[in-house]
Amino acid sequence: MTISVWRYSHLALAVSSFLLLTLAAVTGIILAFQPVSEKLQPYRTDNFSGTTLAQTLPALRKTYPDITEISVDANHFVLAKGTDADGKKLNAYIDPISGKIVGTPGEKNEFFQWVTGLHRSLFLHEVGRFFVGLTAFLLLLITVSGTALIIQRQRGVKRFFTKIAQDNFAQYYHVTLGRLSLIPILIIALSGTYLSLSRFGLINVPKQVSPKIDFDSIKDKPVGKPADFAIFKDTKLSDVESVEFPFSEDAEDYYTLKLKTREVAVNQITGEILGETKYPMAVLLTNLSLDLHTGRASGIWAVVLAFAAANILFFIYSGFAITFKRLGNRSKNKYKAAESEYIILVGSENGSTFGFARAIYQSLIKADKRAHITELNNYTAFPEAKHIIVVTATYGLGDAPTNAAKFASLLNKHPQAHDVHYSVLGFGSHAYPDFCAFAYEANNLLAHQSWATPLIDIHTVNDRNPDEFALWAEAWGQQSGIQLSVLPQLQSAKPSKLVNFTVMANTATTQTDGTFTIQLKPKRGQRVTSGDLLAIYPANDHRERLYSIGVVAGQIRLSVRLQPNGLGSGFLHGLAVHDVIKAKVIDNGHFHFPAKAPQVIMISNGTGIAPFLGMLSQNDSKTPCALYCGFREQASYNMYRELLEGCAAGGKVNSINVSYSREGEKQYVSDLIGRDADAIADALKKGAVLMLCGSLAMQKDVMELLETISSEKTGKSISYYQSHGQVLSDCY
Ligand SMILES: Cc1cc2nc3c(=O)[nH]c(=O)nc-3n(C[C@H](O)[C@H](O)[C@H](O)COP(=O)(O)O)c2cc1C
Repeated sequence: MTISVWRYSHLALAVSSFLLLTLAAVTGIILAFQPVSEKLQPYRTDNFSGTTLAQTLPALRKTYPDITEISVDANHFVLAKGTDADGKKLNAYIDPISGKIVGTPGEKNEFFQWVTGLHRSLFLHEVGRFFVGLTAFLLLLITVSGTALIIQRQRGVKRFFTKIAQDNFAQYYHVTLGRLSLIPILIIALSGTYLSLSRFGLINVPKQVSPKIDFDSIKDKPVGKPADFAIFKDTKLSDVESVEFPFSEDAEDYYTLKLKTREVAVNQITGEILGETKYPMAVLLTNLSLDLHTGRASGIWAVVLAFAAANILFFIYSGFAITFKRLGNRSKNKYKAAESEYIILVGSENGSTFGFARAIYQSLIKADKRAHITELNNYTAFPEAKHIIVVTATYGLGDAPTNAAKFASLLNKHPQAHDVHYSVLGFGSHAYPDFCAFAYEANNLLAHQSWATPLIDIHTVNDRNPDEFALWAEAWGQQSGIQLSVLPQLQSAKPSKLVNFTVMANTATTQTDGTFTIQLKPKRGQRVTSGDLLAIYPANDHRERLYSIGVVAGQIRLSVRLQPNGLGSGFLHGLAVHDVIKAKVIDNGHFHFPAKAPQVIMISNGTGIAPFLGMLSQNDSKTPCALYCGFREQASYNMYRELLEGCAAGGKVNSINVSYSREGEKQYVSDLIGRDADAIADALKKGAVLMLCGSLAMQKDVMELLETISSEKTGKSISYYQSHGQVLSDCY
């Protein structure tokens, strides 16, 4: 919620000021070159930095007896005024020690003067100055709201400068450059605001008053040498704004030193300080603001200001690009929600998820389906709905995007009046610890609705990977019978990168539940890990069928249930030893054996045991593993018994728990989980990883049970463990 308050403020401020801000930034960049170009003039002498008034004033007075004043500008050029030795007017840049003339002040550059006028007042006098001041203040607010957004995005002040997760170009650089130029922009905004406030008298800047001199007590003894006066020795030229020389040699005439912080009157004969006034804070702040806002005091700072002003222009561009992308992704619908059979509900903060969801929507419309796409926050009762597809990103600390924040409460408020299939597709990034947490939460919430039946298991897409998206589309299409052409280039193309696999064994038995195992030898060099998927193309067209892989003794082992008229299972069933098939291995990284888990609990039913057979047989590091597997009857388990008992003997699996649903006690795997609830909750608390593979029905049962176990015994929802990678699932 707070993210949207900051975001809307940031946007509203930017929209209301972007025209003036553009003008101020462009003129600001140009003006930053003024101090740089001035500093390039050869009027600054090498000996400036260490020079004190004791070194310069007596020397100058000797060279120019009628000198009246020297002033030091922001470029450290020393300008002398008065009359020279020949009685001519003196108005020149000089070397402060030798008095040598190094240049004469020229006319101010007209172009810079014109740009300065535009920058300060838009040539509109006081009205213009007011708007420019207001723009500086708005920039200050934009900077503050932008900082709050970065803090939220980075999850805390401490992580402010940690790595930024890669996003689209505009977004990534909006944040990256925002962090980089935050301080200079803050300084520009603050100093600009301050200068405007003082200009309009809203900050009281008192007139500078010269020190009061008691002329009656002015002494003319002891006579000292100006080069030995303490005040001259202690004052560096770089601290001086100007020095007025005494008008005559009388003791009543004195030096007036206008320094950066005070004004001092000095007796020209004794060197005594006759009077002193400190400048008020408001004057010092005005000078500091001028130094900081114009860059006049330092060429390097002037370049930093130019960089910051250029960044402001980039922020205006990238900010609008982000906003248009967000707005542009809101879809128009052909059918109303109330008349649609397919409801696509989207959770998206920055719009990219909308792009994917719209591809699904358009695909359904093309297939002549009545489909409707809207935000998750618009969830309500959908009288005609047959399918609800939730497509959502995750934000914040595993939270819902803003347009999905109300989904949980709306879901309870508006139960559907009839059965509806649902499926959830999560978009997220492994750069965040709570990967796709909100999608998991949405999936669990839906699973608890009596009217909701899962069509396929939840899928996640990391960093908008199109292949992972296509995988979901394929799975959804298979179950719904509607071919989704979400990625035409992927779908229409003939399957590519297929390689040969040789059939080494096929048990194509007459098991009563129709399951059989098939072993395939991959070509040398083929990378494959238990938990990956084997994609086969039985009809040599786009139709793809996926099977979970277990790697046992270097061979791929698939467990398959023969389906009546099953395209894939029928094809595999008919294979003979030595046959060669073309297929490809799809990396399914989210379902690999966890490398670092203190314990792994594997839960499967039926052919879902396939990846676990491989994982256990490869568990050479002997990570503690418990297997819970369910079958219809003992005969099905017997196919794996030898292998599993070998694993147990080798210490690769610590417990094997088998349930049979049609024999003996007629148990499901969830009954075994319920029996061991305490041990499972304990393991979760200690960081164990639960892996589920098998049917969606089993998954629904087990997840419901795990939710109860987890919230009652660990005090955390199961979605917490899901989003922390402690519950991995690959169900179909
Ligand atoms: C500030 C921020 C926080 C995010 N937090 C998470 C997170 O906790 N978990 C996750 O899986 N992805 C997270 N993401 C990644 C987004 O969910 C992902 O980039 C998604 O594709 C963005 O979709 P959208 O453009 O529709 O908003 C985050 C992204 C951002 C910018």
